[in-house]
Amino acid sequence: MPPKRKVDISPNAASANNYTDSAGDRANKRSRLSKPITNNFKKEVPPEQLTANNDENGGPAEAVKAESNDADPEPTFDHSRPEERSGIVDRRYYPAEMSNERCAQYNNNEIPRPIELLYKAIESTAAQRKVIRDKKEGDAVIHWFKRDLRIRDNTGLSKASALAKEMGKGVIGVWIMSPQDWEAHLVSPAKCDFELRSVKTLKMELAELGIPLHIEVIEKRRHVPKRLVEMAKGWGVKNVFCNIEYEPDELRREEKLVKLMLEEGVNFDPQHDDCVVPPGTLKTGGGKQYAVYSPWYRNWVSYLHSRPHVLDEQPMPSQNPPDFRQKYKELFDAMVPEVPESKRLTDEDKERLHHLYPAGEAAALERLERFLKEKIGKYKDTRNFPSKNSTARLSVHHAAGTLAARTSVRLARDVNTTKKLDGGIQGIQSWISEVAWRDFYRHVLCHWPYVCMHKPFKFEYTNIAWEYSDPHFETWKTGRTGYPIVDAAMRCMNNTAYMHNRLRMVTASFLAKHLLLDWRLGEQYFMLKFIDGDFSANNGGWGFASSTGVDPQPYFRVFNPWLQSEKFDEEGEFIRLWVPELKDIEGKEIHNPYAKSGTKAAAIAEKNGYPKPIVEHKFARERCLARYKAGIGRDTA
Ligand SMILES: Cc1cc2nc3c(=O)[nH]c(=O)nc-3n(C[C@H](O)[C@H](O)[C@H](O)COP(=O)(O)OP(=O)(O)OC[C@H]3O[C@@H](n4cnc5c(N)ncnc54)[C@H](O)[C@@H]3O)c2cc1C
Repeated sequence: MPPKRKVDISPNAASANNYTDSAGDRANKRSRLSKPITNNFKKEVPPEQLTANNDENGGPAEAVKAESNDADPEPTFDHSRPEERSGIVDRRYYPAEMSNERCAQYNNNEIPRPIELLYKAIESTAAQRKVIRDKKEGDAVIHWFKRDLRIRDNTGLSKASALAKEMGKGVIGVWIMSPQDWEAHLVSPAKCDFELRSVKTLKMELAELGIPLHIEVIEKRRHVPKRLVEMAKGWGVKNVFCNIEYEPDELRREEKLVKLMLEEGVNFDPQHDDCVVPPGTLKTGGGKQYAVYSPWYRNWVSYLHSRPHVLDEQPMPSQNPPDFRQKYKELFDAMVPEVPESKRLTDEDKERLHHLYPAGEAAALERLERFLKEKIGKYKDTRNFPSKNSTARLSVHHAAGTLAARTSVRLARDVNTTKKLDGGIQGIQSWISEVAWRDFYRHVLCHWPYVCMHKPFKFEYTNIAWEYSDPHFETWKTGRTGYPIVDAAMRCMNNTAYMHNRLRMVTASFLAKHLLLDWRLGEQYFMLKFIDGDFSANNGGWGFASSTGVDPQPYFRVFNPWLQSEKFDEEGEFIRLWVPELKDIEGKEIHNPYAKSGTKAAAIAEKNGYPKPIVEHKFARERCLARYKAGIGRDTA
């Protein structure tokens, strides 16, 4: 039977087949992006009013929700706020920075967290949704792919397929690209490109199972829920599955969808899948959320040892019924769209990144298997040395969901001599504990959602007087600080869209503590560059390095970039690779070529135009300690 009501794939529905911005849209977007930030906003409001209007859930501000027509409301802007002047808080998409009182209300459980609102929506509708599910009605079941671009070990897809099989029907996959979402979430061009390549392979692999992947471009993210409801109704679908994303915007969207779909008689069924252990599961002895990694990790391990089924592979989806291909022919024909203009890579970058990061789940599994065979044994001893190429380089796959963290942990456990997460081979234990950090930061995000709203976990650190010097920020971004290890790392990232973990810590610490720049500028820049950009991991890393986050290094510990360099790039191999101006310097002097004037190292560096350090280490350290101390001491309410 054909779909009950044909889904609109006309130009107005902005389908994948015809994705183009209108000339007007393009001009509009370009002018918005190219204007100096202070020109972007017209209406000014006093800071008190902005604070009072803060959207407690981090979703669009009230004005956005109140809009009845389709036009974007004029964003408000407060010039007196440095975080708005510098573009950290983009008022096109977000409300003003939240007040500390509001953060404290979250901490005191006085306002509901987005994840709690979703759970409430799921629980309060459970009985009605079960009735719909048990009726086993509808022409198909939808699985909405988001950050889970794979077929294997995919909870939502697996459940959608099982239900479809019971019904004697098939699964329709849906993938939505929202250019506005990519802008608001600072998704890098490298990551956009990787996702689209992964969608291409996903589409082909699904087609082998007779499952179509409907692809649609929806410019404005607030239109997504309504459009999904239309799709379900159009295809005569009564059950829609997806896996949960844990950022506030996404949790609120899913909460809305549970209710919206139910109004139309559809069961929307979001699943835990992205974390190995679902957020909120692990509590301290006092029933609280952990804010320190080590005890959390011990609990994570014992939880999984006592419930080994949590790590089991989710069943593969079944083959769709034979008549599905004919019935939904137009869905099989959907094209993968082009990347929006603002997120496009140059041909040269594309070629390089395609070579470095083959996309799709087959590539992810191959890489994981090779890592488990060849490298994991030595991981504990080698993981901190950037030039050893000893880590898994799987973060890109974990971030896009071409590989489930659960799969990584299970397969690593299975090659351990103990067949457990602890004991046995040290490299394996150590690697599993790194993958667990990913879960930890997601658990933190769910419990303290304001970390996703431009606030530090330690919100009492808000009053540190950060710098906003453009020239300093520019030298950091382009790798011209005069600190070779920092510059090598930044240039590596600019070229490969990836940076080794040790260097992420060193460069982040340098920005926040040596340059005293607002750490959120760096957080933003990393997201705009990384192919593995992941909000919670990135935010967690920046919180650690700037000492404003959960389980951070204490603020008075300031990495000495030269010592870090000597320890983790002893021979200077990594520096030589990325800072060619210094490649002829022999021995340890490469770490700090201007340490003494008149040396051969200084002469080489100078001759090749390598800059002198932009800040002096001792001065920077003392300034940092004084500034943090003063900021923490200030009234923070
Ligand atoms: C300032 C800063 C920013 C960061 N930004 C990101 C980011 O945007 N995206 C991202 O995936 N990771 C981020 N990390 C964490 C970490 O640096 C990368 O996950 C890691 O370098 C990826 O390389 P790999 O796959 O070879 O890791 P491996 O060492 O092989 O680790 C295995 C997996 O564990 C996970 N993982 C490892 N370390 C961490 C960690 N500290 N936090 C969370 N997950 C971890 C990753 O999924 C990784 O693929 C950041 C760290 C810092 C200090």
